Amino acid sequence: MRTPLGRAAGLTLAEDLVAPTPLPAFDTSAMDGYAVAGDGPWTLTGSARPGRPWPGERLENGHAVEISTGAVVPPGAWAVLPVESATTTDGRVAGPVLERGKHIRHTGEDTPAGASLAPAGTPVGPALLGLAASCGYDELLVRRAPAVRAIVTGDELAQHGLPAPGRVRDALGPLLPPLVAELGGRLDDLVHVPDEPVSALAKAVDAADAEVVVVTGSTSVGVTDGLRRLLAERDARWIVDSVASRPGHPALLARPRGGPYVVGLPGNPFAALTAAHTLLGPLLAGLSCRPLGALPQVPLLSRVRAPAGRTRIVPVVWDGAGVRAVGGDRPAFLNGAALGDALAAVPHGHEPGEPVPLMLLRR
Ligand SMILES: Nc1nc2c(c(=O)[nH]1)N[C@H]1C(S)=C(S)[C@@H](COP(=O)(O)OP(=O)(O)OC[C@H]3O[C@@H](n4cnc5c(N)ncnc54)[C@H](O)[C@@H]3O)O[C@H]1N2
Ligand code: MOO
Repeated sequence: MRTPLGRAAGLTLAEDLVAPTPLPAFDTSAMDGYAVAGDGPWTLTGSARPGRPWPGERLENGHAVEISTGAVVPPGAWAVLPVESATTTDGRVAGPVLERGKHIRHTGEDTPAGASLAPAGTPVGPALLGLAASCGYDELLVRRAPAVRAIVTGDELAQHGLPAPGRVRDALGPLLPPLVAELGGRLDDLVHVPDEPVSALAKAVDAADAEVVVVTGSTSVGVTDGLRRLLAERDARWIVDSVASRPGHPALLARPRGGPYVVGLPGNPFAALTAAHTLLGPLLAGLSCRPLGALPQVPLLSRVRAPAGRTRIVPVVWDGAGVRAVGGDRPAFLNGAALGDALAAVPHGHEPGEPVPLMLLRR
């Protein structure tokens, strides 16, 4: 779809962003000073201000015009002499002779017309919007963010204030909308459903008019955890059935026949966050045709033990040449993730200083 620049942030380019004109589009002064031709001193013959075309005449050798940063450089100019290096007396400018082209941004120096500046699949961020505007675009051809419905399950969840005994505050309701947006989706609606009756979850999943349904809680094997049973009843195709990670092992991805993708995030909040980054993020990227780049590999300076056969996921902060574990990363506790710069995937047998893949967190 074609979308005005003001509404394209966070979406994905559906075609290459191509420069329709060279950039800069004209020879531009990079300094406030004097455009000079030939060897100095120079006779001052006029001025060039930004936003106006140059009237046309060529600057003769021995002549100079006062020029502002961003103004069109007159043809014939050899260089721009910064005002700090110039002395002016009686309509004459003196200063060092600069190498040809100094302080001139030449037409097409940043990019020639027709060059591809960003491939289809690039997420539209602030810099890309600015680049598109610099090129003269008013709108972009983008892919719609996949529509997501979130279903937060749990009879024990409270929505406000200090919870009563036996109840816990819903941490995932507030966490999911910005997280889904950060991972490239559009959360159209978020509903809370009780564990009992189990038909409530089925109703909420079946009612979803979305490409992706995220269910939190209910991923385990307890009597109140109905998601796996529901998916079996719906003859779902399993794409991921549990993950060899800690936390987050009950996470799942499946697709009931003719239905949306269902992502099951474990109820423990930090486990849910890690599963969202490892399962939901890649799914949304695929649905938006965003290529998944290789994860950055950075030395983890702390000692973090992962159980045999499992990848441990821990929040980390930048620390000079590497990252350090923050702590506060038990499955139900979001303290480390709230302070972390990234999630690190730590394999069994990792030694301090060895690189680990990182998933970046936005704060
Ligand atoms: N027999 C087994 N039991 C469990 C296993 C297992 O392998 N075998 N895995 C454990 C792990 S690990 C996790 S994680 C949980 C996943 O359980 P569910 O996804 O079914 O989630 P719940 O049982 O509903 O809740 C687990 C835990 O998280 C709290 N919770 C749930 N939703 C929220 C929320 N929105 N905000 C805050 N806290 C939430 C809930 O109160 C529970 O304490 O299963 C283990 N059991
Ligand atoms: O693996 Mo659970 O997902 O530890 O919290």
